[in-house]
Parts: sequence; C-alpha cells; structure tokens
Amino acid sequence: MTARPTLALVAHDAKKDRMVEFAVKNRAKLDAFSLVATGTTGGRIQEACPELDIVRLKSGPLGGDQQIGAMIAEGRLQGLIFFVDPLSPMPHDVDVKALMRLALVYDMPMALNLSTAEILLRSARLTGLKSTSATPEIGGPAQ
Ligand SMILES: O=C(CO)COP(=O)(O)O
Repeated sequence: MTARPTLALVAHDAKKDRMVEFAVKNRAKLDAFSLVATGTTGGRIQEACPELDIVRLKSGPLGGDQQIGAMIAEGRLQGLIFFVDPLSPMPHDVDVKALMRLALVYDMPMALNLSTAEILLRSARLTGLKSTSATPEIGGPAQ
C-alpha cells in the first residue's frame, strides 16, 4: 500500500472562512491526503469536516509555521496550501517568511491563495504530488 502524500493547510485569521469553504467544497479530494494543519486552522476545518483526519500542530504564532517548515526540510511534506493575509501585520511575520522560504528552497508545491489551491488540488489528483527528498534546489544550502 502506498502512503498517502502529506498536505499542510494553513490560513491567517482573515482567510479562515475561505479555507473552511475550500475544505468543505473539496473534502473528498482532501481525504486522499494525510493532512496536517496549524492549530486554529485545523480546528476550524475539523469542525466543518469531522470525517477528515487532521493532525493539528501548534498555532502559527506559537511555532506551527516552523513545525511545517521542519517537515519540509525533513522531506515529510508533499504540498502546502497557505491562505496568506497580505493586508494585516503579523507578530510572527518572520515565521511566515521562513515557511515560504523553505517551501521555495525545497521546490515544494505551494498555493498561497484560493485560485492556486484549486489548481494544486486538481493537479495533485491527476499526477500525484511529487515526493520531496529533502534535497534543496541547486543553489540551496548544503545538507
Ligand atoms: O498563523 C498562522 C500562519 O502563519 C496560522 O495559525 P493558526 O492556524 O493557528 O491560526
């Protein structure tokens, strides 16, 4: 049996309703993944879609973004959907940037808004998300 690819779901507060709508609409597709989420985002999705099995990490400002970043660096994540709020200052802005940076370093499929998330999910269904080998792109740091 092949292991299901792992997908991380994260949304800033102003985008949580949108994430819940996205999850409800795509619940059957999401069920094909092993799901992880930052704490509050995961709680909201779980409430709306109780059948989904979601591993909830810490809340973003308390280290959840960094936990997901560590999963990327260790090759334990295959995709990231992160609904970012571009209009509000964040106390943990450095963590948000660090997460996105690692996704870039490791060439992780990453959707930062609703329209790209829809595309990512469709393409993941068709082709399967690529497995990361925790090898950075050329020009990335040595392991
Ligand atoms: O802050 C976040 C991402 O930067 C999300 O964290 P929560 O899902 O706990 O709100």
